[in-house]
Amino acid sequence: MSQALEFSSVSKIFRTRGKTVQALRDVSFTVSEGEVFGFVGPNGAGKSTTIKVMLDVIDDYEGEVRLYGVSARDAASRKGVAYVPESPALYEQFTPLEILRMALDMYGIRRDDRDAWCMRWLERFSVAEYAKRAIRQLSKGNVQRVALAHALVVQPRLLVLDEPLSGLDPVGRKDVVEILADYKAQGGAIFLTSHVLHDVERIADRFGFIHRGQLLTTRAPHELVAERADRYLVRYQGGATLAAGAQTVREGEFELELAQAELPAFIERLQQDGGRIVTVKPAMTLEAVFFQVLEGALGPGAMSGDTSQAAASAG
Ligand SMILES: Nc1ncnc2c1ncn2[C@@H]1O[C@H](COP(=O)(O)OP(=O)(O)OP(=O)(O)O)[C@@H](O)[C@H]1O
Repeated sequence: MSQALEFSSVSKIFRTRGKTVQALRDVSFTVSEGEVFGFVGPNGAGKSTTIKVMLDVIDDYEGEVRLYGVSARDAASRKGVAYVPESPALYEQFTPLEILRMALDMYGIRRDDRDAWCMRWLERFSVAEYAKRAIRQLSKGNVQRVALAHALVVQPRLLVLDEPLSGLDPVGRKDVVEILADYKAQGGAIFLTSHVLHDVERIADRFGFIHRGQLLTTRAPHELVAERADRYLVRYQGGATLAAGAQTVREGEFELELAQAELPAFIERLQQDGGRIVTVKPAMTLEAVFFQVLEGALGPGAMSGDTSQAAASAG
């Protein structure tokens, strides 16, 4: 599979008023076509700097960044790349329909069904009813939806999203997760940042944990959890009498935490008793693993207090 995005040993130091901040330290990762890569880290970890480097907003860095094999320093690398910032600033006086038309013009995309195509994307993001109202009359969440429609209307090959779900209500989050999954299924690549592990877990195939400019790990969420899990949550039906310590989930269905070594014997006894397994999943949450990874890399207490790079370089 060819690489949509490739960071090789990227380092970036900001120097302002005699103060030095290392925003990125030797960061390397790749994102393949058809892959969703989630970039997670606390405030000041280096997420925005990573996006700025990939979009060539920052160009004085060390290392190499390539988009579809072309250096990020070359404007041609951004062909077919769409970006949605965390708080998108769309022209307030224009309407969503005009904004989507402008996106097509900007990307040099001509379509006979231009307005129908734009309306289709506004419909997908549930903002078609506002198609002809000025942006300034829309709520923050609806502006966010228009911005996402504006990015997808051009059918980008790489989509760069800064906190894509942050301003959305639960229905909006679910809609966007589904739309992004469709886009990915069609071969699109996504690089997205988030503070919220649960969101990343829902969308991303793999994710990177960044902290103080350092990429601590890149893994699939389930891999990371499974690697560290030696205890499992077993949900089962029937056979209630055989499991001390089981919690009732609903009538006839129970949940029990077991060590990995205890699993085979439990399953055998359950089957003998006429019960059946519903699910088996690691008892460890992604969030717990996240803190383990950080503490493992940086030592206990690394997550307490100010986690910004400025604090790190001052300390
Ligand atoms: N223009 C700049 N000049 C000086 N320091 C900067 C500049 N931009 C970012 N930094 C510093 O670089 C580090 C990384 O910042 P960055 O904005 O990339 O973090 P982030 O992960 O996006 O944070 P957040 O989640 O809060 O948006 C921080 O310590 C920040 O203060």
